[in-house]
Amino acid sequence: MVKIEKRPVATGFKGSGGGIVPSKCGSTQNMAANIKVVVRVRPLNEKELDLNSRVVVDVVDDKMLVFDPKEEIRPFFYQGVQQPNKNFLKRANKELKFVFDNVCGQEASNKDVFETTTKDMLAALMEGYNCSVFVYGATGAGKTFTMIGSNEHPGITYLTMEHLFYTINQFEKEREFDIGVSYIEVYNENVYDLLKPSKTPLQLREDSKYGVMVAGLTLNNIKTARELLNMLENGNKNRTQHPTDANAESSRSHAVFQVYVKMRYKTSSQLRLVKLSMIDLAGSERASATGCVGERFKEGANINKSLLSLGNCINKLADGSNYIPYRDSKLTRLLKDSLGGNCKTVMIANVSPSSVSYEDTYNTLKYAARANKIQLSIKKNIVDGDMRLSQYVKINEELKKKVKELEAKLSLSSVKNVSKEPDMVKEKAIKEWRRRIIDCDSVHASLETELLNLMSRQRVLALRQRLRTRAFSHVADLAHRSSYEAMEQVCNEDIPRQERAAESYIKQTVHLDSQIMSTWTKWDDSRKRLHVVCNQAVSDFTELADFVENIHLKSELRHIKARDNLRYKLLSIENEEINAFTEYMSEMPSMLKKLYLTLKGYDKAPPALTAEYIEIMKKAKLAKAITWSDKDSEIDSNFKFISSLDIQKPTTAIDYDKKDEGNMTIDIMTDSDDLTDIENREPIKVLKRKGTPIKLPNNETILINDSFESLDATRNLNSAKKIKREKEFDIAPDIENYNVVDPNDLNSTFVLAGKMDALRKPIKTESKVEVQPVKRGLVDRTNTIQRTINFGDKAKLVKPVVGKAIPFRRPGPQPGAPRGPGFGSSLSRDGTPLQRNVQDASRTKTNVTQKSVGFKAVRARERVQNHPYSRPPALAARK
Ligand SMILES: Nc1ncnc2c1ncn2[C@@H]1O[C@H](COP(=O)(O)OP(=O)(O)OP(=O)(O)O)[C@@H](O)[C@H]1O
Repeated sequence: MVKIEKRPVATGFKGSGGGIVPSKCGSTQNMAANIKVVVRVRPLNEKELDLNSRVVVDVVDDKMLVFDPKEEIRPFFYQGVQQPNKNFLKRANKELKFVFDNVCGQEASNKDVFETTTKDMLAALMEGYNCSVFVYGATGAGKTFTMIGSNEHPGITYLTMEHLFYTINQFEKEREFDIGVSYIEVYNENVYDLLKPSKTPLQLREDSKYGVMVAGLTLNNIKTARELLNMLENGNKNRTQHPTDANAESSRSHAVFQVYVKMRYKTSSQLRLVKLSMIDLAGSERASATGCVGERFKEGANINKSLLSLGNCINKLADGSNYIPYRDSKLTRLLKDSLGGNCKTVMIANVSPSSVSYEDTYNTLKYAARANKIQLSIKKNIVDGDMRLSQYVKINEELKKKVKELEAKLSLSSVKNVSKEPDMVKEKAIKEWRRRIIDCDSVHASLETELLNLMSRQRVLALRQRLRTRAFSHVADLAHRSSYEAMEQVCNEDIPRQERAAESYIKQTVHLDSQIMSTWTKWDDSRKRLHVVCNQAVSDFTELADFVENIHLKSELRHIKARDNLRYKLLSIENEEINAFTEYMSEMPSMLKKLYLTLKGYDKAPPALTAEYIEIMKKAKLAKAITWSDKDSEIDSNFKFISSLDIQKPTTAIDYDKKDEGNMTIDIMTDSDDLTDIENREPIKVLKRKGTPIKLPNNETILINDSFESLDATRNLNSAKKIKREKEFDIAPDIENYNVVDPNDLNSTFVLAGKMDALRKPIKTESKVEVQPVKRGLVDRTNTIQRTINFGDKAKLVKPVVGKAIPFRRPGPQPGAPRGPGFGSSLSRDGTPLQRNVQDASRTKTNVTQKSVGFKAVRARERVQNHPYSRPPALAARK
């Protein structure tokens, strides 16, 4: 390592004294010939891809690019319909053509850039020219990537040094070499040593003998390019970087890497010193792009100040001016001998191709074009109006010459390449669009499949619950019509089971709904993204319309398949159900026949029963015939929901607890105030808030305690809860009448569990004789809970509660009395209608508690006696 303490290090060499041969000088006049401008367009980064930004730099070939090329707006058809063009208000495209010494497109590697920039320069360095490379561009445009790179993609500094060592090897026989490197940064107009970090800035000195010097700078000796890599890595760690809006690792200083090559010719002992400077400039962006304020803003201002003076120096050098304002900034002072004069200079202008960096890219290209002095534009040539006429004429001639050359080149390339190269570029772009569409579609497709699966599961679950409820109602209905024991079994076993099933159904539904909700949101995002990408792709390349159409067809196919699978599944479930039901139904008529004939055998079949029997048997026969009707039956909404699979926006799960719950309509079916008038039940519509007691016309109070919420939370499916009886039961009519149950309504009645005990309590009358009360139960139709068709609507309670008080048959004969026949509800073993026994028993009791038997009971008894099935002939005779 060569360390030069206190002694300023010369950063340029003037004069030829001291045996040092000055490096060859170019003149300011032909500076333009010495400066080579290369533009590098980096690939779009992830953010730019995500934003779906437009590519505003079109690299035509290795010398020319078009900035803000014209967009071709072609009609875009989606599913056969022309979509409106979006960009009516869009500004016109600049369509500026720039020609540079070299243009490196998005695919160019650091090696490619090295080949076109510094490789050739090394020959000049060996010949004794100072050389410098500086990379210019906005933040995030790829300057550091170009200069330093990474382990996998070493930058041009490493590649240049590697080549330098290779070149030195070639010359080793005739020359001795000594290499020293320094790495400094210019931050906020101060110079710091990156290889020997210190907070104290280094001073720039200038004298007539050594030129510009940096006092106290360390020079490091290196022998291989590998050593350099570590050194650069360490140096970079000391470089001032701050994240900006535009680049998370934005370099906020100008980094200057300098290589001093001391060559001694073995034969002549002549010493020659040359210098290679590689400068990674800080970002040239506008302050607004970085979102910087405070310290960062000041930093930005200093960066811009030095870049501005660098630009001025370049301009002046290009103009052939006698005065070059190097002293305007630290950077230009430092680079004084690396810019004009005796120096070969390469400027690499880095740009992003994305419309996101439109202004920065435009400014960089203008800056680079100024350095190159050539900008070929359809609209205008940027020419400094202050130029002296002679220079203008000269430059104009040069420009014209170059334009002609380029035109010749272009026409040649248009003959040669119009069909080839642009096609290749286009092919590449189309391929890229395809890749993007496929990526988006695969995400979308997997989300769609997941969503359709969840929705199918939801529909299957709804159907199962519907069938379960129907079956349960049927069982309850049958039990209600058969025996007290069956009824009790329904109360003790079936109802709790049904409750548990309903509760579990609700839990599963809630869970499924929330899964559907979150999957739908993701699916919708992916759908929108796919739509945008497809639209963009087709508007860029109409050739992609078929490809996009194909993607949409695939999605439709997925829907159709999912719908098909769902229908198949639903059908097979229904089919199983129908099979089971058919089997059961086919046994019914023969059983009915036996019963009827038994009755008839005992001569107990009244004509009305016979007529009804004949009617039912006719229906049974008809039921066997197949109806070939293709008339659309009215499909109920629930069925529609179950069998459809259209993706619509779900709400946030089922909304069980919304404000309308307080105003839900509840049908309360109850007796009129005359309990005997049980056949004339009218549904009463009440608008009640959950939990509000409802006073029934018969002076009973019931509490409606039913809602999805309570189902879910308290496992309290039972709804009408009797909280208060204002008076003990009267001895109600001791009758049986099941006509209150509509046998056609499968959602019909069942007796609430838990109500039986209260209703069965013996009633103490004034005479202290216990009277067996009539069993009554509140009849509930909570099983009519339905969901509405629309997946998007909130679940509604449809007829959530139907409570009605109905008289209930007593369990069996009185103690001591002969046991009943054990089947059916109204016949004793010998075929005598049970009513007769009951009536007899009640008559006995009536004798004891004649006074306590109310008028209602009397009327009810009369009704029973008048009932066609229950009037025993003996009684009729007595009458
Ligand atoms: N040609 C390229 N190929 C691949 N990635 C690139 C290329 N150019 C730049 N990048 C990536 O872009 C990002 C920004 O690049 P870089 O840091 O070099 O920008 P910069 O111009 O030096 O920014 P700043 O001035 O803020 O320091 C980095 O992650 C880099 O890896």
